[in-house]
This record gives sequence, C-alpha cells and structure tokens, in this order.
Amino acid sequence: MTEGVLLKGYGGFYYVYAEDRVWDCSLRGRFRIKDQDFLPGDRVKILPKEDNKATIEGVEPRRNALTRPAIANVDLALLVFALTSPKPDLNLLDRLLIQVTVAEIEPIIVFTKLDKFNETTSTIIGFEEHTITDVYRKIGYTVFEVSNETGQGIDEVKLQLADKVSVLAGPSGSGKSSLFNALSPGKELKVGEISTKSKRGRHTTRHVELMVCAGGLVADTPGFSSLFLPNIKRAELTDFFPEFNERRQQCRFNSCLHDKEPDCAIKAALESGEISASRYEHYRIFLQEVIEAERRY
Ligand SMILES: Nc1nc2c(ncn2[C@@H]2O[C@H](COP(=O)(O)OP(=O)(O)OP(=O)(O)O)[C@@H](O)[C@H]2O)c(=O)[nH]1
Ligand SMILES: [Zn+2]
Repeated sequence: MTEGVLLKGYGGFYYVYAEDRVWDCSLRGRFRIKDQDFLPGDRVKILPKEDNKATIEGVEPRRNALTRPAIANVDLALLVFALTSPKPDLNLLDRLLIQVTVAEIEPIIVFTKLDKFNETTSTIIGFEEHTITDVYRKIGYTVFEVSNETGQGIDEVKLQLADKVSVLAGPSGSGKSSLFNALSPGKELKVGEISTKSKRGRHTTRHVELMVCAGGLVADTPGFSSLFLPNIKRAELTDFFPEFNERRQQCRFNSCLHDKEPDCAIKAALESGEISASRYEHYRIFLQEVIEAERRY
C-alpha cells in the first residue's frame, strides 16, 4: 500500500500522485457509491497493480476543504498581485489574507512584474518611504517579489511549494498563470487560461485539477474569488491584523475597536507611521462590513 494525493477524479477515473508519478486509479467496491466524496487534495491509500494502475483503498480525514474550487487539505495560498499593472488592489489583498487565515491556510504574498517595477518612480500613497513589500514583511507575512518574464525570484517561491498543496489567488491580469508556468516550466498553462475556465458559467461543472509543480501540487483554478469577509465578530477583526493585535493591550479601553475611541494605541501607531495607512483604512472598511453583517443575523 502506498500513500498519495488525489489530483483529480471524475466519471469513475481517479488520478493519484504517489512516489513521484501519477497512477490511474479505480475505487474499491465499498467506495464506489460515494464518488462525490472525493476531492482533489484528498490523501488516499492506493494498492498498485500492473503498469501505472492502482486501486484506492482508503482515504484520510481532511484537514480543511475549500468549496470554490473544491479542494481538500490546502496548505498554502499564493496571493498574487502585480507591483505595476494592474495596480495592486491592497483592499483585496487584505481581504484575502483574512479569508485564507480563517480557512487555516498559510498565505504567501507574491508580487509579480518586478522587471517592470521602478521603486523610485512608484509612489504609494500613505506609505512614504516603504514599498508594499516592506509593509507586508514588517507585519510578518512571507512576501516574494518576482518576475515571471526573467525568472528573478522564482526559485525562492519554488522552495515554498515542495510537498504542499497550494492554490493561487489574486486579481485578473496579476500573473497567476504566468507564475504557474515560471514555477513549472514544461507544464504550461496557457496565459489567460485560468480565467477563461472560471468564466465558463457557474452551471457548467468544472473539474479542478491539481498539477505537479516545483515538488508540490498546485490547483489549476484560482481560489478565494469571493469578496465577502467570512463570518467574524467585530471584536475578532484585529486577530486578522497581526500588527494591531500586538498593540491592542495598550489601548485605554479593553473593548476598543480602534475607531473613534480616545487613547487608542492603534491610532497612535498609525500617527507615528508604524502601522500603514492603507492597512488601517481597510481595517475600518472591514469593521463596518462586519458590524453590518452582525446586524443581519
Ligand atoms: N513583464 C511582466 N509581465 C508579466 C509578468 N507576469 C505576467 N505578466 C503578463 O501579464 C499579463 C497577465 O498575466 P496572466 O498570467 O495571464 O495573469 P492571470 O493572473 O493568470 O490573469 P487571469 O487569467 O485573467 O486571472 C500577461 O500579458 C503576462 O504576460 C511579469 O512578471 N512581468
Ligand atoms: Zn484601540
């Protein structure tokens, strides 16, 4: 018996990655009735037969599961944003960081188009001397700057993927397909392919597939496309802003939401430039959304 990861399955055919190769699998009798219970990313036990054929004999409980795309046991989310164009939408990045963290998936921020980026001419309002990379690194996130064109920085990202199941997320045109190709030369996804697939319409069944990439597995469909914040309470929002969380003990009020309250340590850190203006702005936007959502329940 060998352990592997399901790459994709449909119509009774299952493809499992184990021991550095892809096995054509069928289900053992007792599994057959619950076909739809399998998701890409499921850890399975297979019994090799002749050639590259095998049967699936068992499945491990899931650590987590995304619904769109439907993938189990996701370890990493690569949040892909261009440094240049489309202009990085940091509201979306901060939203994705919350969604990913709630799903207990490790976020890795990848800023692309480094070859087009000129630090001295780019001004990011509210950051003064910092680049966006500095802002997110200072908070403690793992951040890479890459060029999918020249390959600069790609090896560092590759090291993160080994033995992990990853999804790509980020706005259209940020370079997700290009990044996938740069990480995995020879297994090209067509640039633009990811989005045409997801635009096919929500009533068409779309089979997600995990692709072998840089020693790990990466989904061919981007995740986290919803803009809605998960169901969190107003007091919990700072849990998703690590740089706020470490300072909130210093606020005058225990219940401080860092909005209109006096003697707020978060606002003091904003004034002194220790907390970035865009992060604070997004916190306030999200706080309003969370409060409105609370009222609806
Ligand atoms: N110069 C440069 N261009 C890049 C880089 N990465 C992507 N591009 C270009 O940016 C455009 C969009 O790249 P894609 O990889 O299709 O972006 P995507 O995120 O997959 O976009 P959707 O499929 O719409 O979600 C293409 O023209 C790419 O060639 C980069 O690092 N440098
Ligand atoms: Zn406060």
